[in-house]
This record gives sequence, structure tokens and C-alpha cells, in this order.
Amino acid sequence: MSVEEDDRQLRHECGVFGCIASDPWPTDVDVAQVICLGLLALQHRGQESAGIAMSEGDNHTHFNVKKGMGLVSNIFNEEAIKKLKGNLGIGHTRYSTSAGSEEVNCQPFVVHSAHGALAVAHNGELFNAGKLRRMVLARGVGLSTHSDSELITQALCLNPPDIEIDGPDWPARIRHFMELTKLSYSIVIMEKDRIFGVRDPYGNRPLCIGKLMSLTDSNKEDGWVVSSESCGFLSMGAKYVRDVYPGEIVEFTKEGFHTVSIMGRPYNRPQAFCIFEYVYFARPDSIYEGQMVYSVRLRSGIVLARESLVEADIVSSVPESGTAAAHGFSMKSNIPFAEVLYKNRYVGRTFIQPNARLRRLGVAKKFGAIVENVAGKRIILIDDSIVRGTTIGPIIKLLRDAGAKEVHIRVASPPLKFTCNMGINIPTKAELIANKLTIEQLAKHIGADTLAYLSVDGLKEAVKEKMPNKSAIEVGHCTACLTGEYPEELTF
Ligand SMILES: O=P(O)(O)OC[C@H]1O[C@H](OP(=O)(O)OP(=O)(O)O)[C@H](O)[C@@H]1O
Ligand SMILES: NC(=O)CC[C@H](N)C(=O)O
Ligand code: SF4
Ligand SMILES: [Mg+2]
Repeated sequence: MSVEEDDRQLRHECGVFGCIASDPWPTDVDVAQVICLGLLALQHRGQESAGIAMSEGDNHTHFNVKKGMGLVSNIFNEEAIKKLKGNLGIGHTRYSTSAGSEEVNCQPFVVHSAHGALAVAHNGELFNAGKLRRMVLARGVGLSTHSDSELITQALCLNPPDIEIDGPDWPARIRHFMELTKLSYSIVIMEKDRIFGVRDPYGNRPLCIGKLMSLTDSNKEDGWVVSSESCGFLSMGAKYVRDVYPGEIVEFTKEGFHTVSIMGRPYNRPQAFCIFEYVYFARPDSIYEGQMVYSVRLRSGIVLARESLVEADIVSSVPESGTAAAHGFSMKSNIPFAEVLYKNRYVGRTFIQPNARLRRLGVAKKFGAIVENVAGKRIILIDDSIVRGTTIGPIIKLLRDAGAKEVHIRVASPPLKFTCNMGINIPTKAELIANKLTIEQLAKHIGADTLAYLSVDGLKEAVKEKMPNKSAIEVGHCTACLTGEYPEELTF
């Protein structure tokens, strides 16, 4: 493992985005620009590479494609966007899970099938990738990478079991793929004149629909967007419509969008939307399951205060992801919120530190203490999660050096004890600090006066309390990294 890799904590997951302009075509809408804005808003989900594939519509056999390593703003300058002509397109920001962080694995994957070009962008990780890979290879298909997203692309090109009488039946192909693998994917698929948005039957990864509003007539739409998260919608003049339902295939054409079909789960198992999307992965201004991520984080802080209050002068947070929960904790406890840490936004996660000592210092280098709020104070410090435990120790030291009297750590999620096989690179079980030390030992190890985590029930309560639809069949969350209960068994 390289130093750079080792420095990563909880790694995010990918972002997918699609946009199609309404009739008439050729459109006036700058579709590539909209996709670019969409990808910029999804940058937090993947910073290794990005790509866009565009289609000019019915009479074109090829897509206009640009992919590359690095950030969206580095790959897509004005000139690159100008070349990406089209009436529809899809895009991707990547954090690798199933194949190396290299140019060949950048998405969208584009193939030319017997029925024309196809582009695919995927967020997630296939539970049964090995088995599916052997099956696809046995059908005479060659794969050029180890990426499970390329595998999905090729699996979609397989003829479905029923004969296609009148040209390719893409919905049947997608259903066939969904029969073969039930976890974990949110995908956008583009053929020459349409986009499909597909969410796995468990709804493990997010996907939502937005309406691109006309800038001149508020009753009209200029097109439709489909995205991992809704946080970018306002920046591109789009309005959140709804989530793509677990198991749903949505077809977008220049006429609008409709549900093609909804695939159920085996044995009527519950949905398994990743609960960590609420804790850490998503941007707080995104909407999942009809509620803002920010509100869930705020509530998790409220529940945390109820569960593990301690006397203190101020409540504060480890920026960024811990801040909403800290405000919730402060509201519930009536202890004032005050900032104690400044996070240097120019020191990214990819900052290369040549050895363990400098890596530890690196964490401190990311933060500065706001001494006036710290000196002589008893502080309750909230973070959203502890993974390896590398961030929190140096922060506590920083606060003590700045004169903190007491530092009580409260974590707005339960201890992370298990790995994730659904699109998130959570370190191996042995690297997760909660598997190595008891809560008391960990408190001592990081130099905290006290340490407490949110309970699993407390987190579920924060997620479900204000959810518009509370039906037991409709709602269900994956908590596997916290409880070890996976939605499906891994198959190799
Ligand atoms: O226990 P560790 O292995 O140190 O990892 C846990 C930390 O990593 C994340 O923050 P990160 O800096 O990734 O991003 P953020 O700004 O969104 O909080 C998370 O919010 C914790 O603060
Ligand atoms: N984080 C993700 O969703 C990654 C998607 C896919 N498994 C890849 O590695 O490219
Ligand atoms: S194991 Fe954890 S991170 Fe992975 S999908 Fe489940 S809740 Fe999300
Ligand atoms: Mg953090």
C-alpha cells in the first residue's frame, strides 16, 4: 500500500450524473455544461478521475467522450466542454473500489454493441462480481479491465433470455442484468437517444431525479437530470423531483421520464440504503428519502446529547462532517456551540506524508486551534465517526496545547467494526480502531477525558424520526459496518 493510500481514512464512493434535453433537438441547452456542474457538485464522492460521454441523438453512431485522472475542474475546461456536443449525456466522478486508480478504469465505460453505442456510469460494488465475471467470460466476451463497472457494461450487452423481435430491448437487458446481481449499484446508462437510471433492488446507493427548469418560462422544463445526490440541482437551475426507487428502472427521453419497471428483493428482504450516506458520505444539502441530510445529522446530535450528556462549557465539532451533529447536541443540552478548530481547506487528503510520524502531524497541520474559545474551557467535541482513530488524537492534543481544561469526545455514529463491500473502502477489520481497543482504552489512547458513541438504535431513530414514509416495508437501512448484518451474503 502506498503512503498516499495509507493516508486515506473513510473513502467516499462514486458520483453518477445524467442529463437529457427536452424536445426539440438539437437543443439550445448546454447539456455538457449542466453535466459538468453536476459533477462538480458530486466531487466530494470521488476525486480520482472524472468523465463525460455525450450523444447527439438518433442519427449518430458515436458518442463524444472525455475522461481523465484528477478533479472535474482540471479535466473539463471551456474548450473540452465545447467539444462535448450533444442532446444527452452522462458523467462520473470516481473513487476506485474494484480496480486500480488508472486511466483505463475511468468512467463512463463506452462500448459499441450489436445495437449501437452504450455508455455506463456506476456507483457501487457488485457483491457477486467474481461469479458474474466468470459467467460473462464464459459467454465469449473479453474484458479489458478488472473493473466491475466494465463488467456491468458488458453484462448489459448480453442478449436477454427472451428473443428481441423488434430491435434491442434495453429494459429487458437491464432486467436480465438485475436478475444476475442484486447489489450494489446505482447506474446511469445511455444509448443514442435515451438514458436509463437504475437503482439496485436494495436501494443501497442513492439516485434521484431533477427537473431542469426553463430560464424563461417557469411552467416548462428544459430537460431532466438524474444524479447520485440533489446538492447540485440549484446551481444548474434544476428542481428535485424524487428519488429513484429501489429496484426501479427509469427511462428518460426527450419527451420526459417514466418508470419502466420495479424489481423486488429476494424473500421480501428489507431495503438497505447505506446509513453512512447520512453520517458522512453525502453533502448535507442533499435530500435522501424525502429529508435533508443536514436534518438527520442535526437529529443524531440531539439523540447523542440525550444518550451521553456530560457537564461542559461549550460544544464544538471537528469540521466538516461533525458540525451539524454538534449543533444538534448544543440545542438539546443548552450548552453553547463555539468553533474551536479551523480546517485548512488547502491541505487535501492526498497530501503526501513520508512516514507515520509526519502523517500524524499531517492531521494537526490540517487544523488550527481557535485559542480564545479553547483556553480554560471544558469542551464537548463532536465528530461524525472514528475509523482508524488517526484524526481525533492529534486534534485533542492540539486543543490541550491551546489550554483546554477537559476534552470530551462524542461520536455521532456507532463504532465502525466491519468492512463494507458495497462501494466504500472501509479499512480492513484489523485497521478499525474499534476492533482493537475498548471504549475506555480508546479514550485513554487518544487522550480524551471521556468518549461515547451514538447507539445503533439512536442513529436509526435520527434517520427515521421525520421520514415522510415510515412503513416498515418501504424503509430499511444497511448498517453492516456497524452491526455485521449484511443485506446479502458475499459470493465469490
Ligand atoms: O478515525 P479516522 O481514520 O481518522 O477517520 C475519521 C475522520 O475522517 C473523516 O473526516 P475527513 O477529514 O475525511 O472529512 P470531513 O471534512 O468530511 O469531516 C471523518 O469525518 C472523521 O473526522
Ligand atoms: N466507489 C464506487 O462506487 C466505485 C465504482 C466501481 N466499483 C469502481 O471502482 O470504479
Ligand atoms: S456497510 Fe456501512 S458504508 Fe457500506 S453500505 Fe452498509 S452502511 Fe454503508
Ligand atoms: Mg471529519
